[in-house]
Amino acid sequence: MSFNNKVIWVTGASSGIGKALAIELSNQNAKLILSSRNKEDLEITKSECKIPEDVKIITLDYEDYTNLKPIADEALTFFGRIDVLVNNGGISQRSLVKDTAITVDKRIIDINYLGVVALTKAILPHFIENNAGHFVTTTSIVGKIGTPLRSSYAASKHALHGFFDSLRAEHHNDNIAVTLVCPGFVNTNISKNALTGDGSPQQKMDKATANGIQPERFAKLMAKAIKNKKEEVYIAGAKEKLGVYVKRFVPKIFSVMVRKLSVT
Ligand SMILES: NC(=O)c1ccc[n+]([C@@H]2O[C@H](COP(=O)([O-])OP(=O)(O)OC[C@H]3O[C@@H](n4cnc5c(N)ncnc54)[C@H](O)[C@@H]3O)[C@@H](O)[C@H]2O)c1
Repeated sequence: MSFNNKVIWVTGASSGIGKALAIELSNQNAKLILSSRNKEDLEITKSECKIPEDVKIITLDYEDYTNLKPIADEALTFFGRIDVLVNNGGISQRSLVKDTAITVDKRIIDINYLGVVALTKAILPHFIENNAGHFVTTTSIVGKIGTPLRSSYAASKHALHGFFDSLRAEHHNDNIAVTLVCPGFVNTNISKNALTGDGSPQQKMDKATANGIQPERFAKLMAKAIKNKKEEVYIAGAKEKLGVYVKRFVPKIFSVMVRKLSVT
């Protein structure tokens, strides 16, 4: 698959992975629809794209998941079709289970899971009608394993795997593809924006995040995975990938490994 003239809707496009992916896809001649909550930041991403005239902007808030259908309907009018929906926007967590208010757990699930599900359902009839379409979702390595300080974040990302594996099976005959992209540490603002137990952002760059893959490099690898219609891909450092395979094949050893990770 080439991105030439494909219409790709990328959420979370105002920063980090989504912004880098938008620029990468635009360099590969895709037509883009960019979303996140902040119009000004999206305008900056648009201005850095190869052909800004081929980029449309529409704001959305995943947390307001019951109101995403009219936004999707409007997005469909921009180019008359959508070929790929990249559900990338999301929020992380840095708090122990015992310190996390249930309202914070709910907020993370609403944004990372229900918001993504709602936007997917809003576009699904269009893909079915066209007998073509591609859902790409940014989950996480913690969509495959659970680590300290990320209980609801890990749960939200695990939930996405269950949802999209089912959707892939249901719509295989409609020529609808699903790609689940699982990042390890990527050097973005994710840890600064991560919610603490009382719902306030951590406002701190974690060392592992700062040392993570650069978003531009990540975006190139993600674009390749999308192009190849990979079902599931881990774009991560060796240690994070190892965690996934140890959990899969020797889960008891993973349990011992993961409890050694810092809980502060
Ligand atoms: N950076 C990492 O180390 C890492 C690791 C694993 C997974 N991820 C995932 O990658 C994706 C992108 O994150 P990032 O690293 O670029 O971080 P980031 O904080 O730079 O970007 C997050 C994006 O999501 C958007 N967003 C947040 N809440 C939203 C909401 N309620 N509605 C709509 N958009 C919202 C933000 O505006 C921003 O554009 C997320 O899904 C995140 O969980 C990141």
